[in-house]
Amino acid sequence: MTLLDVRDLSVTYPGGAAAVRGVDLCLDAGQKLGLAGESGCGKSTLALALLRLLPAGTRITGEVLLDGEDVLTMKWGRVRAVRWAGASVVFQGAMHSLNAVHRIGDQIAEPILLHKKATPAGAKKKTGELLEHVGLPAARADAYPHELSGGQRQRVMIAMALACDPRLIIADEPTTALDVMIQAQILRLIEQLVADQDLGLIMISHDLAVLADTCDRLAVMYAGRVVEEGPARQVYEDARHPYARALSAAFPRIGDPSSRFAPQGLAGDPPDPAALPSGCTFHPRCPVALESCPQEDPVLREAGPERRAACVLVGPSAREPSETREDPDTLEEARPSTP
Ligand SMILES: Nc1ncnc2c1ncn2[C@@H]1O[C@H](COP(=O)(O)OP(=O)(O)OP(=O)(O)O)[C@@H](O)[C@H]1O
Repeated sequence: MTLLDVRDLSVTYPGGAAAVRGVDLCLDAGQKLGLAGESGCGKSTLALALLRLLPAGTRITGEVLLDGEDVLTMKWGRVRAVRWAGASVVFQGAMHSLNAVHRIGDQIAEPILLHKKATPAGAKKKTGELLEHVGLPAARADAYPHELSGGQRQRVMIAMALACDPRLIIADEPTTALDVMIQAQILRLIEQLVADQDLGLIMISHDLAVLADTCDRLAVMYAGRVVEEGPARQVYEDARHPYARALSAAFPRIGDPSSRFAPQGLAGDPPDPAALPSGCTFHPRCPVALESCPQEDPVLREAGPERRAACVLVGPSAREPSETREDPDTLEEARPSTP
């Protein structure tokens, strides 16, 4: 059953240009969607827009149907309830998100008291259960954030996100600040919770390899748009859009040690939303751009079963790559990620 249906979502910051442009996404209960792309391509803006967590004056258009109810048009009172009980967010950097002067148990209990109308005893019991659920002893409720490790704090953030039994979890780079071992533990925890409770998950990362390992589906964003979407493994291992291909090549293949020594990186940076290139916004960096790409802005089109990509070289009516512009300078050799 469809849990989240995002239609033609666009977001413009006050005084700025569109950071998200016409995004369509669908997510079923129990499904995990990874959102990938370089810094600045609009991943966080998209995630925050789903719960209207953007600065005042930000223009959001389109539809965000959560269990069939449009978050963008509902009254603020309802939005506040939906933020905990409908969908909740796990941000990166737990130290900054937790309040340093309050015990973590009180911080987890707060939304339970407020939104679940629980009694203090009921909230305390639920807090203990949540802590145990994320692998911490219930007694840690008395600790202050500085008394916990980075991994433990991220577990607390996850417990908080689960406090009001949401249907959807949005995790924005949930493991970025953690070392590799703890990162793996937190990812497994999120996966397990999603499976146990049949939740929907949107996980944001710039790391395609992590997303391919954790998620069912993958959406790759560039300049505020989704440029490729499909089953996670297929997108990671056999991307159709040149940008998704370059992004995927920048990360070592899981189980293929040879790939980690010669990843290809993309030269240049994603464009500023206020100064987007004409036509396909990726064309200035694209190694296989056609002469016509500066004039054509391709929409997402079918690129195989359950797959979509926004490139004129992809799909049933794909152009011949014969007129491809040879421009080896758009690709550069990237540094090996790990020895
Ligand atoms: N509060 C804001 N006001 C104005 N512009 C913003 C604001 N937040 C983000 N932007 C702009 O919106 C665009 C998308 O940013 P966003 O943070 O969504 O990208 P991202 O893909 O999540 O990047 P990162 O991985 O670095 O978080 C960028 O050009 C950014 O400068």
